Amino acid sequence: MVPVSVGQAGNVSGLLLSLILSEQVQNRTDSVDFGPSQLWCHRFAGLRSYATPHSQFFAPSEGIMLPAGSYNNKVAFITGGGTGLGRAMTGVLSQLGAQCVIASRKLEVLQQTATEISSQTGNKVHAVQCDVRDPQAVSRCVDQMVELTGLPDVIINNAAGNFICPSERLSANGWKSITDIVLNGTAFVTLELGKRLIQNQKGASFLAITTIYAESGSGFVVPSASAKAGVEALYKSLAAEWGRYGHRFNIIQPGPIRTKGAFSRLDPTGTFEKSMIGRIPTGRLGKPAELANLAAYLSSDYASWMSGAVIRFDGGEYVSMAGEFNELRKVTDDQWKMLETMIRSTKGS
Ligand SMILES: CC/C=C\C/C=C\C/C=C\C/C=C\C=C\C(=O)SCCNC(=O)CCNC(=O)[C@H](O)C(C)(C)COP(=O)(O)OP(=O)(O)OC[C@H]1O[C@@H](n2cnc3c(N)ncnc32)[C@H](O)[C@@H]1OP(=O)(O)O
Ligand SMILES: NC(=O)C1=CN([C@@H]2O[C@H](COP(=O)(O)OP(=O)(O)OC[C@H]3O[C@@H](n4cnc5c(N)ncnc54)[C@H](OP(=O)(O)O)[C@@H]3O)[C@@H](O)[C@H]2O)C=CC1
Repeated sequence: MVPVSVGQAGNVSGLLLSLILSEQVQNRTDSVDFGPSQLWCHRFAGLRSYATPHSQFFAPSEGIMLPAGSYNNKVAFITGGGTGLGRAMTGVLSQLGAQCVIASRKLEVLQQTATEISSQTGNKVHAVQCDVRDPQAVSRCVDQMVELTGLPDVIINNAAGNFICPSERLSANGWKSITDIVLNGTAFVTLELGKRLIQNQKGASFLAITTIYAESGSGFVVPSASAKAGVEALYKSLAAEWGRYGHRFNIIQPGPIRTKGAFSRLDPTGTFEKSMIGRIPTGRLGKPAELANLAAYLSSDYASWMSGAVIRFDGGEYVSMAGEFNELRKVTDDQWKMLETMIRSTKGS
């Protein structure tokens, strides 16, 4: 046993203290540098990469995972399918043979996405304008879809709204705007389609895209956290209730995946991206194509025994933030030697 002197112990404490303090300084949110370099970084986000060296072990496979034709003769309805992750999911389902209907507020955006995907896959993508906050608009949208394609086999509730905001700055309308899109919008779409599918004795797969903080809650995105938690309760409840009608309900909780919609509202200066990647064990952001492959599997017949599942898809970020001792990743080998010596030299309590 190597005896440890008071001097060594002080040295270790000093090292750990400076480590923790430097982390606090890097991560502090009460005083953040939004200086020109940060803004420059954000404007050129496409050129920047904070991926860590160990992310090489977790290189993304962005090819389509399911066999060709897995969605032949299927109809998929995707809310928010014109942009970001919705667009990626539409692209994969369309490539696999589905006829897709994408719906959101901005018809021009939807039409452009529909044209681009259809011309790449050879399968029809229909664009239907719909504000999911309005139950009448949802009903009209479903009427239009029935005319175009018939009722869908796959429903993906992906549309969302979000912005970071201290809750003491949040207006009632700000709260309503997010919870109406996320929770009420998902409920209106699910109830409208669910009822019509039941009337027509048609089975279907419902998928909701939530977020890892639906489970933990999160400050500064409180309406989104509350609404996404509601969506999860809705889907788990209906998984139990509507299995008898041939309906499956599953949930994906993505971690950070770069999209303009999310990053421009949640990290508008690019200040937080580096520390966020630093806490992801796989050392990088997710890719839209990875999420789209998972969604395609969960919505397919290969997953016909899967219902009520909540799949966290975050490169390990959630557990990394949750574990009390996980910051010890930053302790060096030399520091561990000293710590171990100190611990082993302690006798009794
Ligand atoms: C530490 C974190 C580090 C990095 C994060 C980076 C990456 C992400 C990682 C994880 C992401 C996890 C979850 C992501 C969830 C998502 O949902 S991301 C998708 C985001 N996409 C969108 O939001 C697209 C759609 N959004 C919109 O259309 C608008 O943003 C909208 C405000 C939601 C709705 O638009 P609408 O036109 O209907 O509404 P407005 O009339 O403009 O506003 C309504 C009321 O809200 C108030 N408001 C609007 N913006 C803000 C703001 N920024 N702060 C405070 N209040 C705001 C507005 O003033 C209105 O209220 P009123 O003035 O009282 O009338
Ligand atoms: N990217 C990420 O890191 C993460 C994303 N998510 C979730 O993934 C999903 C997709 O987000 P992402 O692709 O990043 O962001 P986007 O902003 O690109 O997607 C949101 C979509 O929702 C649509 N939408 C917003 N309001 C309405 C409305 N009232 N009616 C109909 N459609 C509406 C938007 O279209 P339009 O403006 O035309 O209405 C847009 O296409 C969301 O559910 C989000 O919460 C979860 C965790 C992480």
